[in-house]
This record gives sequence, structure tokens and C-alpha cells, in this order.
Amino acid sequence: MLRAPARGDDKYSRGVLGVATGSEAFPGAAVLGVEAAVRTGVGMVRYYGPPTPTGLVLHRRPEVVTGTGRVQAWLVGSGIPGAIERTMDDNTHIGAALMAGVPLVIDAGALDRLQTVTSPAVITPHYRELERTLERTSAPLSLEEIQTDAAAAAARAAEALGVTVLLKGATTHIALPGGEPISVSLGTTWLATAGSGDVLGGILGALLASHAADISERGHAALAELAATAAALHGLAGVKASGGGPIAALDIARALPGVVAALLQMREGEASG
Ligand SMILES: NC(=O)C1=CN([C@@H]2O[C@H](COP(=O)(O)OP(=O)(O)OC[C@H]3O[C@@H](n4cnc5c(N)ncnc54)[C@H](OP(=O)(O)O)[C@@H]3O)[C@@H](O)[C@H]2O)[C@@H](O)CC1
Ligand SMILES: Nc1ncnc2c1ncn2[C@@H]1O[C@H](COP(=O)(O)OP(=O)(O)O)[C@@H](O)[C@H]1O
Repeated sequence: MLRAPARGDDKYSRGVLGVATGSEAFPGAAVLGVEAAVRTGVGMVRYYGPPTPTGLVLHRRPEVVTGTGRVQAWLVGSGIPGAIERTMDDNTHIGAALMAGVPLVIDAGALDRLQTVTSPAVITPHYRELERTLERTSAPLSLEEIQTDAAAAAARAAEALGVTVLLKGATTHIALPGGEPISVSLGTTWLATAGSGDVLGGILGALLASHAADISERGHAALAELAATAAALHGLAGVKASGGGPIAALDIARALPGVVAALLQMREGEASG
């Protein structure tokens, strides 16, 4: 599910990703997600968030456009606190993304707004976030139950919530309503580092924005394949960045273009026999 630009493409036909992540409380998450999206490959990123993360994002990535506008997908919630700590500003940014009517990647602080969502969505919780998300449904699971059978927990969440679920952990479990689940285990344990999940959100957001037609044709089947691709890119970039040693989240993002290039080359090689 990787799409290299064709000669007829321009930035808009490649897809635009809206990013509503980061807050005054966690500004760094915005930088990590945007960096990962740009490095995965997308026509343009529009960032919509509070002043501190906006300044940091522009400082690192001047190619990013700020404010709302037409996009093919939104990434929302990484680095945004839960309902009690959220500011009015945070709620405005989350709301704009969730109500836009385009495919969504929903992470962290936006997970508690899931009941308002009507567009095709992938949620990207870790185990504790999945526990909290399921608490709000008629199919709750304890943290212990999720840890014991994470694949079953992801499947139950997909059915209960009507979304594609990417459940993060040493193995990433992807489940969709009424479809075949996928597991991805290509990473390294060094990926267990702060901001690593924020990078994954950016990768997945970029993939959704660049596959809008596929998502509208094939729905959750396409979302699940895109989620698996994102988990694979994240894992392989982690391995490449690590080389057996520690990594910081930005290192994962930095390794992405090389991983994408290698996979595209492999695919071209296979296509030409
Ligand atoms: N650079 C950035 O901007 C980054 C931003 N980030 C953003 O932060 C937001 C929150 O994400 P999160 O996953 O940390 O939240 P959450 O699931 O509530 O976990 C809290 C749980 O952890 C536990 N706990 C805490 N400290 C612990 C300790 N020392 N040792 C052991 N346990 C400890 C704590 O336990 P308690 O203290 O309650 O006993 C509680 O159960 C989210 O929006 C994310 O995107 C991150 O991605 C990081 C980089
Ligand atoms: N033990 C592990 N081995 C391999 N990958 C891991 C391990 N623990 C976490 N990960 C990966 O690291 C990322 C952590 O994401 P997350 O918990 O959201 O962190 P953060 O909120 O700090 O960004 C996920 O992609 C997850 O799959």
C-alpha cells in the first residue's frame, strides 16, 4: 500500500493530510507526527493546533501549511490530553478534524470522542487507551484481559466500535469489523520509547491521505491494509534507525524515506520478474 508519485501527479493529487495533534501540554507530539507524515510521503500537510506546537512544527517543517482547509484525511489526538485536562482550544481542533467527513486516524486524546465519528476511521490505542475506550461501550475489557489476548481484544473493539483498530504493542494487532485480522511484528523492542506512537500516527495519516480513492472503494479492508503497512514501515524504520542500539522517536521518522525506497524497489523488482 505504498504509492510513489507518478509523472502526472501534483501535491494535491498525491493527497493532503490534516493534522490536529499536540497541545500546550504536549507540543512535541505534533512535531513527531508531522515529521513522520512528511517523511512517509504525502503531497502536503496542513497543521491545525495551538500556538506552541504550531510554532514548533513550522520551525522544523516550513513546508507545512497551518490552519484548516481541504484535506483527504485527518490525523487527530496524539499529544492531546483526555477530556478533563483538555482546553476549549483542544476541543475545537479535535472537533474540526472529527467532523470533516474524511477518513480519520484517531489517537490518544481524541479516543473519547469516538461516539461522534461517522467517517471511516482507524483508532491507534495502546493497551491502556483501549481499556479506557472500551469502558465507554457495552463490551469492556480489563487491562489484564487485553494483555492476555491482544488480538482478541482488538477484534472485539473493532466490532463494538465499528472502526478499524490498530492495537500497539511488541506485536501490532489490526482488526476490522467483519474482516480478516492482521498482525505485524517487524519492529524492535527499542521502539518502546516516548513519542514512538506519535510517529506511527503520522505514518498512517500520510498513507490514508494518499489512498483516499481506495478507502472510499473498499472501506475497512483498505484501512486495515494501510494500518498494517504503517505498522510495517514503523517497525522497519525502527530497526534501521536502531542498528541494535537505542533510538529516539525522531530517528524513526528520519529512517522512513530509506525504508520506503527499499520497499518500492523490491516491489518493482518483483513486478519485472
Ligand atoms: N513528546 C511528546 O509530546 C509526547 C507526547 N505523548 C502524549 O502524551 C499523552 C499521554 O500518553 P500516555 O501513553 O503516556 O498516557 P496514558 O495512557 O494515560 O499513560 C499514563 C499511564 O502511565 C503510567 N505511568 C506514568 N508514568 C509512569 C512511570 N514512570 N512508571 C510506570 N508507569 C507510569 C500511569 O500510571 P499512574 O501514574 O496513573 O499510576 C498511567 O497508567 C498522549 O497524548 C501522547 O500522545 C507521548 O506520546 C510521549 C511523548
Ligand atoms: N516492547 C515493544 N517492542 C516493539 N515495539 C513496541 C514495544 N512497545 C511499544 N512498541 C511500539 O512503540 C510504539 C509506542 O506507542 P505509544 O505507546 O503510543 O507511545 P507514545 O505515546 O509515547 O508515542 C507503538 O508503535 C508500539 O507498537
